[in-house]
Amino acid sequence: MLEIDSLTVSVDGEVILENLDLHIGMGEVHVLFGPNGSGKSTLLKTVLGLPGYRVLSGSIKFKGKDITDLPVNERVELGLALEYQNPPPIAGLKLQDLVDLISKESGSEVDDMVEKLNLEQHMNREVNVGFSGGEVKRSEVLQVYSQNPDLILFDEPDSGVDVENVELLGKIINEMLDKKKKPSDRRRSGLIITHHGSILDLVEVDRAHVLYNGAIMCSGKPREILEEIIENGYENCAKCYRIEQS
Ligand SMILES: Nc1ncnc2c1ncn2[C@@H]1O[C@H](COP(=O)(O)OP(=O)(O)OP(=O)(O)O)[C@@H](O)[C@H]1O
Repeated sequence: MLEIDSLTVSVDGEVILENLDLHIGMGEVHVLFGPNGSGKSTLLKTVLGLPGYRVLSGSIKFKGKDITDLPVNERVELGLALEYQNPPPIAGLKLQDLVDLISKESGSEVDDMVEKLNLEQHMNREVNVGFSGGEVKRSEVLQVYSQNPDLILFDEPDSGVDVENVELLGKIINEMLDKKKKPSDRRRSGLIITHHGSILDLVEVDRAHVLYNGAIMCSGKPREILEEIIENGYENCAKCYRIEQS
């Protein structure tokens, strides 16, 4: 589904990602851990093709097609979607109108999702204007769902969200990522950035990675990676990597 090879990316002339490799198969959900400033959001924004994220070398393939140089709209048309960490307020645009504009799902399915996400009262409000942190996250998940994408990039869906809403979002993300279906029927893939292990209790994650200083340092079973980080810290992951490389 997604094949990133030897990717080096600069922002404002500074190299943020260097020689990064990441492969996500169809129906797989991966989680990305990493300390603040390690380049996690940069990676997602580069995959989506946002301006300012300059690919210096390497390639990004999505559904077998090289998208490294494609504009954002074409990547979205192909089936990519990003749930933003900190989306801006959009004054003058109602959430309902935005969802109508981007929606590829049927009206009744979107309405069901609005109800599941407890967003009925927000549909006639301007997007993110005065929304609480948790409401912003629920609105983002609705927008992503409406686009009916094949690969969803989630940038910290659980940050600033209370315990009950994390549970709600976790269940919906699991559903959106086809985790209720048997593995051979799963068609959607996901990459989730998180700082918290709680997402692993809610979403069935296949593989975890640690991004450290702009590169993937460790990959493996989600629980094992998380325990390693909690026990020994991110620096230890980097040390493992250096030993493996030498
Ligand atoms: N437009 C920019 N101009 C300059 N530096 C930038 C820009 N955007 C990102 N960076 C830098 O790139 C580095 C990686 O940022 P990024 O947001 O990808 O980190 P992150 O791993 O997602 O962090 P966090 O966990 O805190 O969200 C940071 O040092 C950041 O300051």
